[in-house]
Amino acid sequence: MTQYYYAPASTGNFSVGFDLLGAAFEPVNGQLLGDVLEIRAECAQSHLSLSGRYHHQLPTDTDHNLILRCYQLFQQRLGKELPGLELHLHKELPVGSGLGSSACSIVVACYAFNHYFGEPLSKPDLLQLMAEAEGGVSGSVHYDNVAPSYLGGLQLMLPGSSRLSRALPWFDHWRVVLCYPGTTLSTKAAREAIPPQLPLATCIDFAAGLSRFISAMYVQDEAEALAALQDVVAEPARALLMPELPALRQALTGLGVAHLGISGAGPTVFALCSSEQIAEQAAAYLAAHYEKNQDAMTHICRLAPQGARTLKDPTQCS
Ligand SMILES: Nc1ncnc2c1ncn2[C@@H]1O[C@H](COP(=O)(O)OP(=O)(O)OP(=O)(O)O)[C@@H](O)[C@H]1O
Ligand SMILES: N[C@@H](CCO)C(=O)O
Repeated sequence: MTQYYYAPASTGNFSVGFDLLGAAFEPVNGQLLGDVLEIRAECAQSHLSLSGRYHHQLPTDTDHNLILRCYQLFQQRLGKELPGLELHLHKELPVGSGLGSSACSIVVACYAFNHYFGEPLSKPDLLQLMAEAEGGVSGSVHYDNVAPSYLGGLQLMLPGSSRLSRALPWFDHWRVVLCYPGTTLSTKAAREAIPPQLPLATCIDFAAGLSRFISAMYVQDEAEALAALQDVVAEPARALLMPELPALRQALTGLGVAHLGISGAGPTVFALCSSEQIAEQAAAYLAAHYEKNQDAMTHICRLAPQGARTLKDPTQCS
């Protein structure tokens, strides 16, 4: 019987935690915003077919698709050969968008294989495998998309700890408008824009912003958390890749939006809003002024408390 698996979109960095903070999101209207993988049957040789709004952005040769790459990595990690699988991917996240598209496919694939074969890998081992697979795409291992997409919520990475990451408190009334303009930015190229070394003063500002944000989230001081949201690492370096940002920020601030940041490596932006009403205005503004072609999309989201999972109602996928 076909099994359906889902993993949500994610925003890496969240302005104050370059490579260390990431959040999973879901549209408030109940739509799915993430990739769905079907395991249809076992067969002699693994085979992948594609559908979904953004499948045209993927390599036509499915041997280069991350889903099949993850199946190889999963078998290598187990140290044994597994049966071939007939797989189908519903690609619902645009590639090179800043919504953690490659991470989403990696997470749904690794989660699905582990579930299908009776959970041979522990949660931390699976997360590590996901991060390594993501590192193969972006040029360096970072967990800020795979961890929230796998585990859900707002996740703080804990490098060096066996926990790998920890879910932080959130504000339930916060809404996040995600607007993807329909154009592409390669994560690898956006990472290369960031200088390999930063001045000490920037390092201190970065640590201060992240500490201020995390402590404010724990004590639920909303004004302090919002005031802390300033990107001193990625945004200054990536500003040239996203020249519209200052004008968008000015207009959205006028509408009452609390913060506008780059989602992951861009070009998607996220507008953090303290009410549904402001989020609706922000979504209308971004759809009118930042969407550039028919691939573009804008969603009003809340935090997705659950990450990767089996899907009970497959009629939800396109
Ligand atoms: N299933 C898949 N999903 C996404 N990308 C894939 C997949 N299979 C192969 N790829 C390739 O992986 C690369 C992903 O590039 P990149 O890391 O820039 O995008 P991304 O992960 O979608 O970006 P972001 O995290 O900013 O959304 C592309 O070259 C794409 O063709
Ligand atoms: N932290 C990563 C996320 C990529 O989606 C970056 O900004 O490069």
